[in-house]
Amino acid sequence: MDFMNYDIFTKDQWRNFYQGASVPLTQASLKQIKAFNDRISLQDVQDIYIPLIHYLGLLIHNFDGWQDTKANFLRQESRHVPFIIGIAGSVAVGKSTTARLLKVLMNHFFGGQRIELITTDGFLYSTAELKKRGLLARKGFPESYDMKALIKFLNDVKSGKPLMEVPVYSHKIYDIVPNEVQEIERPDVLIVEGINTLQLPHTEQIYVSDFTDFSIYVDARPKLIEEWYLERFRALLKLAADDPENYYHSYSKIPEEKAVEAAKNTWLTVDLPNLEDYILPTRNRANMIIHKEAQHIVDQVMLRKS
Ligand SMILES: Nc1ncnc2c1ncn2[C@@H]1O[C@H](COP(=O)(O)OP(=O)(O)O)[C@@H](O)[C@H]1O
Ligand SMILES: CC(C)(COP(=O)(O)O)[C@@H](O)C(=O)NCCC(=O)O
Repeated sequence: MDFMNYDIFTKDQWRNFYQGASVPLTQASLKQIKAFNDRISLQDVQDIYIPLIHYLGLLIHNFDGWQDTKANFLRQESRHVPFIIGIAGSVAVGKSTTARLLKVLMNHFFGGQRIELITTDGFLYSTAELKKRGLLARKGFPESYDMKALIKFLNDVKSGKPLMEVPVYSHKIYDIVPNEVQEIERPDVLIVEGINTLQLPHTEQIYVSDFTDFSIYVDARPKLIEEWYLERFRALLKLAADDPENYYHSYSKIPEEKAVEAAKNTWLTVDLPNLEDYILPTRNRANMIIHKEAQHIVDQVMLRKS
């Protein structure tokens, strides 16, 4: 049954859980938020995301305390264990925007802590490798990710490895960027964003969610997500027009409606089935579900009871 184990809160209810205005966002940090997405609703930042940051702050505080208690019991030296937040949901639902927003807000509110963000897109096989494996049409599906490498990375983070490297994926070239890595160095909080963060891949015994301390599923109606997918595609097309290196460059040379028609076809034949068959079934494993309506406005927050 859907949402069997969740408390469901309207936006008003959720907003009222945290009214502390003692640390207001400065004009500079609001500008920073607007700079990466000028359509983001600042009202939602105030009503949804700032209470969420404070909720996370409480969780992290408890988590740190438990690490000390546990080390004490085991007569081990206490060490700082990174807190990992997973963010799941459909392609184009707004996972990376949510993740980046949380990062900006945590940097603001959790002074002095190192907040890092990675996307599991970096663990997709390269286009050449997908071709070799006959998986080009299955990009984004569970088998298109190097799950072993992703799990090893998360294990390294939790074990306190000082420096890690993550491959980088680019929507612009539609592939893993050759010879580029993202360095991750001793994070206090690591946000891991990706469609597969709540999945149980049949190839592995250990899952991403074994390493996450809190998980968020970003949710919306598939018809709306399709709109957002096509909007993002139009934005990518604009960027591609003057850039022959861009994967979408050839699309920018044909009439826009034709290009959008092709993107819609990709949504209907690849990303929507992936949502229905592999992503949506993981929703009820999340600790929190953030539900959005038109214009990405959040209308409900659901918290798993246990
Ligand atoms: N909260 C938001 N407010 C406004 N636009 C958003 C918001 N979240 C996402 N978007 C837009 O929706 C599209 C998909 O978002 P994105 O973060 O790239 O999704 P995902 O990482 O899930 O694929 C992008 O064009 C992005 O700018
Ligand atoms: C790289 C992705 C699997 C992940 O998507 P994201 O969550 O970053 O939007 C996706 O953008 C994708 O390329 N899907 C394959 C079909 C398509 O071109 O949309």
